[in-house]
Amino acid sequence: MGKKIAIYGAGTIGACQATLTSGNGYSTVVIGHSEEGLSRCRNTMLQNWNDLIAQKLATAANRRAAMDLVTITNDVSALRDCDIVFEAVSEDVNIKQRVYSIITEVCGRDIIVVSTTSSIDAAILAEKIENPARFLIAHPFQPVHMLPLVEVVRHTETSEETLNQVCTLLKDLNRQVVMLNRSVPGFLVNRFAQALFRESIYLIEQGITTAADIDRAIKYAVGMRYASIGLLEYYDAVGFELERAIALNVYPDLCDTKSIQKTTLVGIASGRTGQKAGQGLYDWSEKDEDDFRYRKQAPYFEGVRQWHMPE
Ligand SMILES: NC(=O)C1=CN([C@@H]2O[C@H](COP(=O)(O)OP(=O)(O)OC[C@H]3O[C@@H](n4cnc5c(N)ncnc54)[C@H](O)[C@@H]3O)[C@@H](O)[C@H]2O)C=CC1
Ligand SMILES: O=C(O)[C@@H](O)C(=O)[C@H](O)[C@@H](O)CO
Repeated sequence: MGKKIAIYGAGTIGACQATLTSGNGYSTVVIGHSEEGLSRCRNTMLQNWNDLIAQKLATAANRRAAMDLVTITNDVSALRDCDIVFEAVSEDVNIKQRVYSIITEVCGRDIIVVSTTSSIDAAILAEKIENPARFLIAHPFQPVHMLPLVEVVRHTETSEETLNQVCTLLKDLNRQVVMLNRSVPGFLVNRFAQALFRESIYLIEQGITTAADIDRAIKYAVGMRYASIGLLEYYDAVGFELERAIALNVYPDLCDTKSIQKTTLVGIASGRTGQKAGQGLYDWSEKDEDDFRYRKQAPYFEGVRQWHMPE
Protein backbone atom coordinates (compact mmCIF):
# COMPACT_ATOMS: atom_id res chain seq x y z
CA MET A 1 0.00 0.00 0.00
CA GLY A 2 1.07 3.65 0.30
CA LYS A 3 0.33 4.31 -3.33
CA LYS A 4 -1.91 7.15 -4.41
CA ILE A 5 -4.30 6.11 -7.13
CA ALA A 6 -5.93 8.33 -9.73
CA ILE A 7 -8.93 7.48 -11.83
CA TYR A 8 -9.45 9.65 -14.89
CA GLY A 9 -13.17 9.52 -15.71
CA ALA A 10 -16.05 10.01 -13.29
CA GLY A 11 -18.64 7.77 -14.99
CA THR A 12 -19.91 4.28 -14.19
CA ILE A 13 -16.47 2.68 -14.09
CA GLY A 14 -14.64 5.61 -12.49
CA ALA A 15 -17.07 5.77 -9.54
CA CYS A 16 -16.96 2.04 -8.85
CA GLN A 17 -13.18 1.76 -9.29
CA ALA A 18 -12.84 4.60 -6.78
CA THR A 19 -15.15 2.74 -4.37
CA LEU A 20 -12.83 -0.26 -4.61
CA THR A 21 -9.53 1.60 -4.15
CA SER A 22 -10.68 3.93 -1.37
CA GLY A 23 -12.62 1.04 0.21
CA ASN A 24 -9.26 -0.74 0.51
CA GLY A 25 -7.53 2.23 2.10
CA TYR A 26 -5.92 3.88 -0.95
CA SER A 27 -5.95 7.65 -1.33
CA THR A 28 -7.86 8.14 -4.56
CA VAL A 29 -8.27 11.08 -6.92
CA VAL A 30 -11.11 10.98 -9.47
CA ILE A 31 -10.88 13.38 -12.39
CA GLY A 32 -14.14 14.38 -14.06
CA HIS A 33 -14.93 17.06 -16.56
CA SER A 34 -18.26 18.55 -15.54
CA GLU A 35 -19.89 19.65 -12.27
CA GLU A 36 -22.85 17.28 -12.80
CA GLY A 37 -20.38 14.44 -13.43
CA LEU A 38 -18.67 15.07 -10.09
CA SER A 39 -21.87 14.96 -8.09
CA ARG A 40 -23.13 11.90 -10.03
CA CYS A 41 -19.84 10.14 -9.22
CA ARG A 42 -20.12 11.01 -5.53
CA ASN A 43 -23.73 9.81 -5.42
CA THR A 44 -22.84 6.52 -7.12
CA MET A 45 -20.07 5.96 -4.58
CA LEU A 46 -22.42 6.72 -1.69
CA GLN A 47 -25.02 4.37 -3.19
CA ASN A 48 -22.35 1.64 -3.40
CA TRP A 49 -21.52 2.14 0.28
CA ASN A 50 -25.17 2.27 1.30
CA ASP A 51 -25.75 -1.06 -0.46
CA LEU A 52 -22.80 -2.57 1.46
CA ILE A 53 -24.06 -1.11 4.74
CA ALA A 54 -27.54 -2.56 4.08
CA GLN A 55 -25.88 -5.99 3.75
CA LYS A 56 -23.96 -5.38 7.00
CA LEU A 57 -20.68 -5.61 5.06
CA ALA A 58 -19.62 -2.09 6.04
CA THR A 59 -20.46 0.55 8.61
CA ALA A 60 -21.17 4.26 8.37
CA ALA A 61 -17.67 4.76 9.82
CA ASN A 62 -16.12 2.77 6.94
CA ARG A 63 -18.12 4.84 4.45
CA ARG A 64 -16.98 8.11 6.03
CA ALA A 65 -13.34 7.02 6.26
CA ALA A 66 -13.29 5.77 2.65
CA MET A 67 -15.01 8.89 1.28
CA ASP A 68 -12.47 10.99 3.22
CA LEU A 69 -9.73 9.32 1.17
CA VAL A 70 -11.32 10.44 -2.10
CA THR A 71 -10.90 13.72 -3.99
CA ILE A 72 -13.37 14.13 -6.84
CA THR A 73 -12.42 17.10 -8.98
CA ASN A 74 -12.27 18.58 -12.47
CA ASP A 75 -8.81 19.98 -11.68
CA VAL A 76 -6.19 17.82 -13.41
CA SER A 77 -3.39 19.22 -11.24
CA ALA A 78 -4.72 16.84 -8.53
CA LEU A 79 -3.04 14.05 -10.53
CA ARG A 80 0.39 15.44 -9.75
CA ASP A 81 1.53 13.18 -6.89
CA CYS A 82 -0.28 10.02 -8.01
CA ASP A 83 1.59 6.77 -8.73
CA ILE A 84 -0.87 5.10 -11.10
CA VAL A 85 -3.68 6.50 -13.24
CA PHE A 86 -6.60 4.30 -14.28
CA GLU A 87 -8.09 5.81 -17.42
CA ALA A 88 -11.87 5.31 -17.48
CA VAL A 89 -13.14 7.83 -20.04
CA SER A 90 -15.55 7.12 -22.90
CA GLU A 91 -14.78 4.26 -25.31
CA ASP A 92 -13.29 6.54 -27.98
CA VAL A 93 -9.66 6.47 -29.08
CA ASN A 94 -9.49 10.24 -29.67
CA ILE A 95 -10.85 11.08 -26.23
CA LYS A 96 -8.46 8.61 -24.61
CA GLN A 97 -5.52 10.07 -26.57
CA ARG A 98 -6.37 13.60 -25.37
CA VAL A 99 -6.52 12.35 -21.79
CA TYR A 100 -3.14 10.55 -22.13
CA SER A 101 -1.53 13.83 -23.25
CA ILE A 102 -2.96 15.63 -20.22
CA ILE A 103 -1.77 12.89 -17.85
CA THR A 104 1.76 12.96 -19.31
CA GLU A 105 1.84 16.76 -19.18
CA VAL A 106 0.84 16.83 -15.50
CA CYS A 107 2.59 13.69 -14.18
CA GLY A 108 5.57 13.24 -16.51
CA ARG A 109 6.31 10.35 -18.86
CA ASP A 110 7.04 7.76 -16.13
CA ILE A 111 3.53 7.69 -14.73
CA ILE A 112 1.82 4.29 -15.12
CA VAL A 113 -1.37 4.57 -17.17
CA VAL A 114 -3.87 1.70 -17.06
CA SER A 115 -6.80 1.78 -19.45
CA THR A 116 -10.12 0.17 -18.49
CA THR A 117 -11.22 -0.07 -22.14
CA SER A 118 -13.72 -2.86 -22.90
CA SER A 119 -12.64 -3.48 -26.46
CA ILE A 120 -9.93 -1.23 -27.92
CA ASP A 121 -6.77 -3.05 -28.99
CA ALA A 122 -3.82 -2.48 -26.64
CA ALA A 123 -1.50 -1.72 -29.59
CA ILE A 124 -3.84 1.03 -30.85
CA LEU A 125 -3.93 2.75 -27.46
CA ALA A 126 -0.19 2.26 -26.88
CA GLU A 127 0.48 4.27 -30.06
CA LYS A 128 -1.40 7.21 -28.55
CA ILE A 129 0.70 7.60 -25.42
CA GLU A 130 4.14 9.15 -25.08
CA ASN A 131 5.66 6.34 -23.00
CA PRO A 132 4.10 3.00 -24.06
CA ALA A 133 6.41 1.08 -21.71
CA ARG A 134 4.34 2.46 -18.82
CA PHE A 135 0.96 1.55 -20.38
CA LEU A 136 -1.32 -1.49 -20.32
CA ILE A 137 -4.99 -2.42 -20.15
CA ALA A 138 -6.73 -3.76 -17.03
CA HIS A 139 -10.32 -4.41 -18.05
CA PRO A 140 -12.74 -4.70 -15.11
CA PHE A 141 -16.37 -5.85 -15.00
CA GLN A 142 -19.53 -4.39 -13.57
CA PRO A 143 -20.07 -3.98 -10.69
CA VAL A 144 -16.38 -3.06 -10.79
CA HIS A 145 -15.89 -2.69 -7.03
CA MET A 146 -17.24 -6.21 -6.46
CA LEU A 147 -16.81 -8.54 -9.44
CA PRO A 148 -13.31 -9.98 -8.96
CA LEU A 149 -12.07 -10.58 -12.54
CA VAL A 150 -9.70 -8.18 -14.32
CA GLU A 151 -8.31 -8.95 -17.78
CA VAL A 152 -4.77 -7.63 -18.06
CA VAL A 153 -3.66 -6.97 -21.62
CA ARG A 154 -0.12 -5.85 -22.32
CA HIS A 155 1.32 -4.87 -25.69
CA THR A 156 4.77 -5.45 -27.12
CA GLU A 157 6.35 -2.47 -25.37
CA THR A 158 4.81 -2.78 -21.88
CA SER A 159 7.73 -3.12 -19.45
CA GLU A 160 7.90 -6.02 -16.99
CA GLU A 161 8.14 -3.52 -14.14
CA THR A 162 4.88 -1.84 -15.20
CA LEU A 163 3.15 -5.20 -15.49
CA ASN A 164 4.41 -6.29 -12.06
CA GLN A 165 3.41 -3.06 -10.34
CA VAL A 166 -0.10 -3.17 -11.77
CA CYS A 167 -0.57 -6.88 -10.98
CA THR A 168 0.68 -6.31 -7.41
CA LEU A 169 -1.87 -3.56 -6.93
CA LEU A 170 -4.68 -5.65 -8.44
CA LYS A 171 -3.80 -8.58 -6.18
CA ASP A 172 -3.81 -6.29 -3.14
CA LEU A 173 -7.32 -5.31 -4.22
CA ASN A 174 -8.24 -9.05 -4.23
CA ARG A 175 -8.74 -9.13 -7.98
CA GLN A 176 -8.56 -12.37 -9.96
CA VAL A 177 -6.20 -11.50 -12.81
CA VAL A 178 -6.18 -13.20 -16.20
CA MET A 179 -3.45 -12.18 -18.62
CA LEU A 180 -3.67 -12.24 -22.41
CA ASN A 181 -0.48 -12.96 -24.38
CA ARG A 182 -1.62 -10.51 -27.04
CA SER A 183 -4.54 -8.18 -27.53
CA VAL A 184 -7.63 -9.39 -29.42
CA PRO A 185 -10.89 -7.41 -29.79
CA GLY A 186 -13.12 -8.02 -26.75
CA PHE A 187 -10.30 -9.77 -24.87
CA LEU A 188 -11.83 -12.93 -23.33
CA VAL A 189 -15.09 -12.15 -21.60
CA ASN A 190 -16.55 -9.73 -24.14
CA ARG A 191 -15.83 -12.30 -26.88
CA PHE A 192 -17.87 -14.85 -24.91
CA ALA A 193 -20.56 -12.24 -24.20
CA GLN A 194 -20.84 -11.07 -27.82
CA ALA A 195 -21.16 -14.67 -29.06
CA LEU A 196 -24.03 -15.22 -26.60
CA PHE A 197 -25.69 -11.85 -27.33
CA ARG A 198 -25.59 -12.47 -31.10
CA GLU A 199 -27.02 -15.97 -30.80
CA SER A 200 -29.71 -14.85 -28.32
CA ILE A 201 -30.91 -11.98 -30.52
CA TYR A 202 -30.90 -14.33 -33.51
CA LEU A 203 -33.10 -16.86 -31.66
CA ILE A 204 -35.55 -14.12 -30.65
CA GLU A 205 -35.65 -12.70 -34.19
CA GLN A 206 -36.33 -16.23 -35.55
CA GLY A 207 -39.33 -16.45 -33.17
CA ILE A 208 -37.80 -19.47 -31.43
CA THR A 209 -37.90 -18.09 -27.91
CA THR A 210 -38.21 -14.96 -25.74
CA ALA A 211 -35.76 -12.75 -23.84
CA ALA A 212 -37.22 -14.00 -20.55
CA ASP A 213 -36.71 -17.67 -21.45
CA ILE A 214 -33.15 -17.04 -22.67
CA ASP A 215 -32.39 -15.36 -19.36
CA ARG A 216 -33.96 -18.29 -17.48
CA ALA A 217 -31.72 -20.70 -19.42
CA ILE A 218 -28.63 -18.58 -18.69
CA LYS A 219 -29.42 -18.15 -14.99
CA TYR A 220 -30.48 -21.73 -14.21
CA ALA A 221 -28.04 -23.65 -16.45
CA VAL A 222 -25.05 -21.66 -17.69
CA GLY A 223 -24.71 -19.32 -14.71
CA MET A 224 -25.25 -21.94 -12.00
CA ARG A 225 -23.09 -24.60 -13.65
CA TYR A 226 -20.08 -22.39 -14.33
CA ALA A 227 -20.23 -20.70 -10.94
CA SER A 228 -18.46 -23.74 -9.51
CA ILE A 229 -16.66 -25.48 -12.39
CA GLY A 230 -14.80 -24.17 -15.42
CA LEU A 231 -16.24 -24.22 -18.94
CA LEU A 232 -13.31 -26.28 -20.16
CA GLU A 233 -13.32 -28.57 -17.13
CA TYR A 234 -16.87 -29.34 -18.25
CA TYR A 235 -15.73 -29.92 -21.85
CA ASP A 236 -13.21 -32.49 -20.64
CA ALA A 237 -15.74 -34.07 -18.27
CA VAL A 238 -18.17 -34.61 -21.18
CA GLY A 239 -15.40 -35.84 -23.48
CA PHE A 240 -14.37 -34.89 -27.01
CA GLU A 241 -16.47 -37.57 -28.77
CA LEU A 242 -19.84 -36.27 -27.53
CA GLU A 243 -18.75 -32.65 -27.98
CA ARG A 244 -17.79 -33.47 -31.60
CA ALA A 245 -21.21 -35.04 -32.26
CA ILE A 246 -23.03 -32.02 -30.79
CA ALA A 247 -20.84 -29.53 -32.66
CA LEU A 248 -21.50 -31.28 -35.98
CA ASN A 249 -25.23 -30.74 -35.43
CA VAL A 250 -25.04 -27.22 -33.99
CA TYR A 251 -22.15 -25.35 -35.70
CA PRO A 252 -23.83 -25.22 -39.15
CA ASP A 253 -26.93 -23.65 -37.62
CA LEU A 254 -25.33 -21.00 -35.40
CA CYS A 255 -25.75 -17.33 -36.21
CA ASP A 256 -22.58 -16.05 -37.91
CA THR A 257 -23.67 -12.58 -39.05
CA LYS A 258 -20.99 -9.89 -39.10
CA SER A 259 -23.66 -7.13 -39.08
CA ILE A 260 -25.46 -5.48 -36.20
CA GLN A 261 -28.82 -7.19 -35.89
CA LYS A 262 -32.18 -5.61 -36.74
CA THR A 263 -33.45 -5.63 -33.13
CA THR A 264 -30.52 -3.44 -32.04
CA LEU A 265 -30.70 -1.12 -35.07
CA VAL A 266 -34.46 -0.59 -34.75
CA GLY A 267 -34.11 -0.04 -30.98
CA ILE A 268 -31.47 2.65 -31.52
CA ALA A 269 -33.49 4.36 -34.28
CA SER A 270 -36.60 4.49 -32.07
CA GLY A 271 -34.93 5.40 -28.76
CA ARG A 272 -35.71 2.00 -27.17
CA THR A 273 -32.09 1.39 -26.20
CA GLY A 274 -32.37 -0.52 -22.94
CA GLN A 275 -32.70 0.06 -19.21
CA LYS A 276 -31.87 3.79 -19.17
CA ALA A 277 -34.48 4.44 -21.91
CA GLY A 278 -37.09 2.36 -20.02
CA GLN A 279 -37.46 -0.06 -22.92
CA GLY A 280 -35.10 -2.47 -24.62
CA LEU A 281 -35.49 -6.23 -24.83
CA TYR A 282 -37.56 -5.78 -21.63
CA ASP A 283 -40.06 -3.15 -20.54
CA TRP A 284 -38.10 -1.66 -17.61
CA SER A 285 -41.09 0.30 -16.34
CA GLU A 286 -42.37 -3.06 -15.10
CA LYS A 287 -39.13 -3.92 -13.32
CA ASP A 288 -37.94 -2.98 -9.85
CA GLU A 289 -34.60 -1.20 -10.31
CA ASP A 290 -33.53 -1.63 -6.67
CA ASP A 291 -34.14 -5.36 -6.97
CA PHE A 292 -32.08 -5.47 -10.20
CA ARG A 293 -29.23 -3.54 -8.53
CA TYR A 294 -29.34 -5.97 -5.60
CA ARG A 295 -29.33 -9.03 -7.90
CA LYS A 296 -26.44 -7.55 -9.90
CA GLN A 297 -24.33 -7.36 -6.73
CA ALA A 298 -25.59 -10.42 -4.81
CA PRO A 299 -23.02 -13.03 -5.97
CA TYR A 300 -20.12 -10.85 -4.86
CA PHE A 301 -21.11 -9.73 -1.36
CA GLU A 302 -18.96 -12.37 0.36
CA GLY A 303 -15.82 -11.09 -1.39
CA VAL A 304 -16.27 -7.69 0.24
CA ARG A 305 -15.34 -9.30 3.59
CA GLN A 306 -11.74 -9.43 2.30
CA TRP A 307 -11.49 -5.65 1.81
CA HIS A 308 -9.07 -3.76 4.04
CA MET A 309 -11.63 -1.08 4.85
CA PRO A 310 -10.54 2.17 6.45
CA GLU A 311 -12.31 3.02 9.72
N1 LIG B 1 -19.81 0.37 -18.54
C1 LIG B 1 -19.25 -0.83 -18.53
O1 LIG B 1 -19.90 -1.86 -18.38
C2 LIG B 1 -17.78 -0.97 -18.67
C3 LIG B 1 -17.01 0.00 -19.28
N2 LIG B 1 -15.66 -0.17 -19.39
C4 LIG B 1 -14.83 0.82 -20.07
O2 LIG B 1 -14.53 1.86 -19.15
C5 LIG B 1 -14.45 3.11 -19.82
C6 LIG B 1 -15.46 4.08 -19.20
O3 LIG B 1 -16.74 3.54 -19.36
P1 LIG B 1 -18.00 4.03 -18.52
O4 LIG B 1 -17.59 4.46 -17.17
O5 LIG B 1 -19.03 2.98 -18.67
O6 LIG B 1 -18.45 5.28 -19.35
P2 LIG B 1 -19.29 6.54 -18.83
O7 LIG B 1 -19.89 7.13 -20.04
O8 LIG B 1 -20.16 6.17 -17.69
O9 LIG B 1 -18.14 7.45 -18.29
C7 LIG B 1 -17.16 8.00 -19.12
C8 LIG B 1 -16.71 9.27 -18.48
O10 LIG B 1 -15.72 9.86 -19.33
C9 LIG B 1 -15.94 11.24 -19.25
N3 LIG B 1 -15.27 11.91 -20.34
C10 LIG B 1 -15.57 11.91 -21.64
N4 LIG B 1 -14.70 12.69 -22.30
C11 LIG B 1 -13.83 13.17 -21.37
C12 LIG B 1 -12.71 14.03 -21.42
N5 LIG B 1 -12.28 14.54 -22.57
N6 LIG B 1 -12.09 14.32 -20.28
C13 LIG B 1 -12.49 13.81 -19.11
N7 LIG B 1 -13.53 12.97 -19.00
C14 LIG B 1 -14.19 12.67 -20.13
C15 LIG B 1 -17.45 11.37 -19.32
O11 LIG B 1 -17.85 12.63 -18.86
C16 LIG B 1 -17.86 10.28 -18.36
O12 LIG B 1 -17.89 10.71 -17.03
C17 LIG B 1 -14.72 2.82 -21.30
O13 LIG B 1 -13.50 2.64 -21.96
C18 LIG B 1 -15.50 1.51 -21.24
O14 LIG B 1 -15.35 0.73 -22.40
C19 LIG B 1 -15.01 -1.24 -18.84
C20 LIG B 1 -15.72 -2.19 -18.17
C21 LIG B 1 -17.16 -2.15 -18.06
O1 LIG C 1 -18.95 -7.02 -18.76
C1 LIG C 1 -18.67 -5.93 -18.26
O2 LIG C 1 -19.01 -5.55 -17.16
C2 LIG C 1 -17.76 -5.04 -18.94
O3 LIG C 1 -16.49 -5.36 -18.58
C3 LIG C 1 -17.79 -4.54 -20.33
O4 LIG C 1 -16.76 -4.50 -20.90
C4 LIG C 1 -19.04 -4.03 -20.98
O5 LIG C 1 -19.89 -3.43 -20.11
C5 LIG C 1 -19.77 -5.13 -21.70
O6 LIG C 1 -20.13 -6.17 -20.83
C6 LIG C 1 -21.00 -4.65 -22.40
O7 LIG C 1 -21.66 -5.77 -22.92
